[in-house]
Amino acid sequence: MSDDVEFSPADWVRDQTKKILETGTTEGIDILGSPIVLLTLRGAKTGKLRYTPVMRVEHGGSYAVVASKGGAPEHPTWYHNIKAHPEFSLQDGTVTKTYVAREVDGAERAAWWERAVAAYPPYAEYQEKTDRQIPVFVLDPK
Ligand SMILES: C[C@H](OP(=O)(O)OC[C@@H](O)[C@@H](O)[C@@H](O)Cn1c2nc(=O)[nH]c(=O)c-2cc2ccc(O)cc21)C(=O)N[C@@H](CCC(=O)N[C@@H](CCC(=O)O)C(=O)O)C(=O)O
Repeated sequence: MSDDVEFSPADWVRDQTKKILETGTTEGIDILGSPIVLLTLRGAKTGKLRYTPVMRVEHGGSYAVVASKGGAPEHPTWYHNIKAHPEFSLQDGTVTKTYVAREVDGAERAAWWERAVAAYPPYAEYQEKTDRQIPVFVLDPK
């Protein structure tokens, strides 16, 4: 019996997720012209599977996932989901693979932060907006 996967309670996020599932690809679905990828994360407390779209930041077969939440003072809830269950699937285009996430800091974080801002410039404004350091996870193929 396959786990049913929960959608975001946020309408605009749910709508983009449903479009990816209906069309079978993340192609053509974007935020301000920047592409997105679809994570399927397991809840840290409930264990439920949850669709979580994020911006696409890819380099050499690995991805960065940026827990920005628009520069809000607190991390997105899904930050805790990745910390608790770091192995999960990522869909990019029509391809879905399993990755293992690790939170990065120092020079590695700086290199990925640069790639993230290049892929989606508003990340720089989000970091200006909050004094929490926006977490960056690197996802390596399993
Ligand atoms: C509102 C809350 O959202 P959140 O997890 O804080 O995440 C907020 C947003 O970051 C999330 O909606 C992202 O998908 C928004 N988002 C991006 N968010 C980002 O932070 N970064 C991005 O790059 C990003 C890109 C993006 C692209 C397209 C799109 O449609 C959305 C995008 C939420 O979904 N809550 C659910 C799930 C809560 C949950 O995960 N519960 C866990 C427990 C977690 C815990 O331990 O506290 C569980 O089930 O166990 C609920 O209340 O039912």
